[in-house]
Amino acid sequence: MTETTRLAYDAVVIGAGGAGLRAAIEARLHGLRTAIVSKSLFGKAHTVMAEGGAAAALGNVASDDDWRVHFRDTIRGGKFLNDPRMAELHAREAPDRILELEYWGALFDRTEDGRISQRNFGGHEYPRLAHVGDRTGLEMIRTLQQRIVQLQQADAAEYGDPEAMLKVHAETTITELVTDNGRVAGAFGYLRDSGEFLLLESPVVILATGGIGRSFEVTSNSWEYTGDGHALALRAGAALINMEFVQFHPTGMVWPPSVRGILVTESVRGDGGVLRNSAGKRFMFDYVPEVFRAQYAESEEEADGWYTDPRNHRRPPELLPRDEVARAINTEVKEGRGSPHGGVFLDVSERLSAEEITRRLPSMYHQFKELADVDITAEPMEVGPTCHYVMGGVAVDAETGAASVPGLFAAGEVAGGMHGSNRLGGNSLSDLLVFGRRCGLGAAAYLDSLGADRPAVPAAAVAEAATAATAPLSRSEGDNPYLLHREIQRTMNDLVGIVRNGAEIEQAIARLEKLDARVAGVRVEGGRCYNPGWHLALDLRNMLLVSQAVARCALEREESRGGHTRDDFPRMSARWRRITLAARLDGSDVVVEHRRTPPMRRDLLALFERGELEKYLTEEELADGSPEDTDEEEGA
Ligand SMILES: Cc1cc2nc3c(=O)[nH]c(=O)nc-3n(C[C@H](O)[C@H](O)[C@H](O)COP(=O)(O)OP(=O)(O)OC[C@H]3O[C@@H](n4cnc5c(N)ncnc54)[C@H](O)[C@@H]3O)c2cc1C
Repeated sequence: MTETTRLAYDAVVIGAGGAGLRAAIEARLHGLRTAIVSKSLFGKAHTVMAEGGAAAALGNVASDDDWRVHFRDTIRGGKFLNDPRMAELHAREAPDRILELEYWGALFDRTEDGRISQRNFGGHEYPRLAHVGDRTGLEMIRTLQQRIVQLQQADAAEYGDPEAMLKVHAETTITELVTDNGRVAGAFGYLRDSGEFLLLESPVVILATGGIGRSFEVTSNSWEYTGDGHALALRAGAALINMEFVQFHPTGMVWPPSVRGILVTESVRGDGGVLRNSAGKRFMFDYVPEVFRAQYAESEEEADGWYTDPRNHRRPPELLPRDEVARAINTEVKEGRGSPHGGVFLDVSERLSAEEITRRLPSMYHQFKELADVDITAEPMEVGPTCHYVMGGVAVDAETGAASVPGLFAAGEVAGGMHGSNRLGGNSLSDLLVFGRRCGLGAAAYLDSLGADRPAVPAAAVAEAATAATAPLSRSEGDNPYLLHREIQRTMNDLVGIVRNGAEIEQAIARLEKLDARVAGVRVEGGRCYNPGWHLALDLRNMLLVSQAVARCALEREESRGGHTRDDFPRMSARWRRITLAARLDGSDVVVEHRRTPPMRRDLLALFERGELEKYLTEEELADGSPEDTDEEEGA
């Protein structure tokens, strides 16, 4: 039997991105002895890669902006499937969280009168994204880490040990959650360099593990986004909601092949970039859907006027929500009007000078120069859709981030509900801060409620987790994990990608089922000491489980909405809006339940014109004036 180091905490936060760090800070501020666990190096999380900014209705650039407008934009972007309470809390609290970050040392770009500058982004009515050039996530993580070091210095002074209250376990991967009679009791994992095992005993686990993008072949996500938190939650007994909604960002690099999928920030379009097809046509005017027609320009002249005079012009269609732009690009390429390498052209040099481009979009300038030998100050980029973000995640209580399993919490990309069927750009960074903090508070309240009645780690659980982790190393035969990974990625990309249909999703489900036994029998050579093949083998079962959840929910939802497009059910249905799909594990099978989409309070509903509500709500709901009083959930 292999040795396992055991450590005890009040709270374990899995993930060191924006959500995890903000949750850990709050937990520590409330007196919880807290561990932060990160699969990658400390400081290397998705959040670091965020370019465009964090959305918050500060009203610094457009004084008419306030939380209500932000709420409305978020609900429109999510096509009315969002948990309205989460969207409300997010819109109300985001400005305070950004100001708090500034107070902790974040150096945002400034307006001429010295306030935090805000930029335009798709789906946001006003310039709303607080940013630091196109490196906002880096500044966010730098600031949160600095705050953690500050707290550790205070602990060093008080307890003689900087890690007395807040300890970071970097390059440590959690493979199992441990429960005791249904309550969270801890987390089990391994150190990536040595392969040693670690058991973190804790009555609270906060999942902040980010997304699932590595299950798709073309993605902006980096190696660690294998859906671990989603899978850990499922296996612990929690439900995942909205898993059919996967966001394909419209603009990833398409060339050269080695960089396919790497993100081209939406700021390029926010700062004036236009999309053209191979005939030079600015094609987005042809793709403005009925629900958005009133808010978007109908001619190039009107769209161009918006950049200098937004009060008297409607927005350019390049700034439609991401799902709309991604589908439009997909259609242009499919119908033969794409660029030489299977994308379309994105040109910002038409509007901005070379000096402005290198100042406002420095990372993009270097990315294209170094990776593709394209000078974006003088020539267009070639771009196409890339799997970017998952709207689906752990079903949580809006106020506290608590999942249905006692002691389990989730925040950030791993949590579901906030973004409905489609997330607006910039809304993730602010989501991390708002709900990261709320999770820390929720965890502190839960711990108080436990008193001395803390769960204990069952003796057999550790041995079982260790045996499961070492199994791929001890087999004499089995598939290579890299080949299995490729099969999962191809299946998801080709059959459950940007445009789906029932027959293809069924094929995907059949293929994933066949992969089940092969993934369970995967074989890896070598030992536990830094062995990437072994790490991937352990990630595979998470990717497979999450892919099954995505595919099963995608098959169940017979409509098109946000990040879920079915060409056999191309329309959005008011009946389906009332249904939120929840995936659960029944034995080893993923099952899908219908839940009622949380109703919106009357005062929030009143923020929308009736004409707009008619596009989303059922006649019954409209007649009522509020969906609150409509029937309970519809049957499957
Ligand atoms: C290129 C790019 C640009 C983006 N730009 C923007 C933007 O401008 N604005 C915006 O709002 N959003 C943006 N997004 C989205 C946003 O960055 C992410 O949704 C967000 O950062 C997710 O934060 P998180 O805290 O939930 O998780 P992450 O920042 O993804 O962090 C997850 C953490 O969990 C750890 N982890 C995962 N699994 C395990 C495990 N099993 N054990 C231990 N640790 C684990 C990882 O190592 C990491 O530390 C962008 C995303 C990308 C990829």
